[in-house]
Amino acid sequence: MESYIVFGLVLLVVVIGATLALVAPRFRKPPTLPPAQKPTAPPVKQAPPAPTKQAPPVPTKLPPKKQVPPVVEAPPPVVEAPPPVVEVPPPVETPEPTAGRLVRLRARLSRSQNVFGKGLLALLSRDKLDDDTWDEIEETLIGADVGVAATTEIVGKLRERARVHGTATASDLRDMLADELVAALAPEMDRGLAATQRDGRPAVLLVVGVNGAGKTTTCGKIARVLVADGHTVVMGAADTFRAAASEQLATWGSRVGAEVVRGPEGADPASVAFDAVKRGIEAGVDTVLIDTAGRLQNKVGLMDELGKVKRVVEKHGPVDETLLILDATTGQNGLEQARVFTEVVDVTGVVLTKLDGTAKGGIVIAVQRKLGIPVKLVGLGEGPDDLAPFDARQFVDALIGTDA
Ligand SMILES: Nc1nc2c(ncn2[C@@H]2O[C@H](COP(=O)(O)OP(=O)(O)OP(=O)(O)O)[C@@H](O)[C@H]2O)c(=O)[nH]1
Repeated sequence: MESYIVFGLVLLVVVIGATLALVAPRFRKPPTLPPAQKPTAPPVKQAPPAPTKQAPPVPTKLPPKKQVPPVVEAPPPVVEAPPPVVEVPPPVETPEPTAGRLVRLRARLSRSQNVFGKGLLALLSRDKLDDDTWDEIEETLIGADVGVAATTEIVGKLRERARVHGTATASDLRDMLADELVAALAPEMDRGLAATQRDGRPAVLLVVGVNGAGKTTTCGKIARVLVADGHTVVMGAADTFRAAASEQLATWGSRVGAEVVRGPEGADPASVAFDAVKRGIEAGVDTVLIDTAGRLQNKVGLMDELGKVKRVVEKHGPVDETLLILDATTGQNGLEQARVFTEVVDVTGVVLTKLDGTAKGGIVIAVQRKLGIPVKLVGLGEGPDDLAPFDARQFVDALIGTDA
């Protein structure tokens, strides 16, 4: 019996033990894991890149918005092209006739008129022409750049005539003075320009002078004088020293329909001059007018350049006229420059510019006497036709007035 009880107890214990063994785990606390192994932080196994699996081939029929259009470069904005620039040549002008220009421009001599017309005539109108008055007359003429020698001669003759006349009125004296001034201007000198063809070849005119004298401007004005007188003209821009000079000449030429032969800046002046004459011959014009450079520091340089221009041009034939441009406002100093030019080239005529800007109109007399070369044209302003053929009588009348 006892053994049954023991057996029963043992069985009971076994059953209980087994039951506990089965049930206990359910109530057991979950094991505490070390933080790193917290289940919350699952090993950061890179989340598999979203469907790394090859994306299925894009169905060819994708909705149009998803299709990436090929990058097409946007065309540049349409800029409206400016209308083509059409160079309209300036209308060809008709220069004013040359006859009567000096008379028309006589008022431009107003500064010199004050000296001659007012100053001298006031002196000659004095009741008594004594030595002091004659001295004053002399001083006035010298002050007007007539030059000492010419003044002495003019006053000497006038004084003698007044003495012989005995009772000369102011009007008589004014006429006598006019005569003496005209005589001093050597009215017999030929002042015509050699501007017509010779042996079927154009006349060649060289224009020389220092820069600033108004050389290029005067060259343009001479072309107008020639055109006004019915000549056809080609100009050569052989002043290649100053870039603007050839541009300036081209403008003058285009205004009167005269062709201008130019070379590149700094070109050999002689070659431009040669080409101009060649062109003039081809075109069959009456005159070829050549502007030369004057910015030469010494006589040797001047000789070299002008000498070469002349030599090269003369391969076509002789130069017919060499005009020296002189600034009237430079007075006696200008005469020194002038002399250098006459030693270098055979100057056949003088153009006296800027007579409107001086009270010393007597320079015309001094120039002619000192150089023995006629003044052929005078510049009386900046206008294109403010260049007049010189005439001794008209000039003197303009200076001292024709009325008593
Ligand atoms: N008042 C007046 N001005 C003149 C006359 N002739 C020329 N001029 C002026 O003188 C200035 C110089 O003229 P340019 O022809 O450029 O002189 P230039 O320096 O001898 O010419 P380049 O030798 O080419 O340099 C210009 O402003 C002309 O308008 C004139 O008779 N009267």
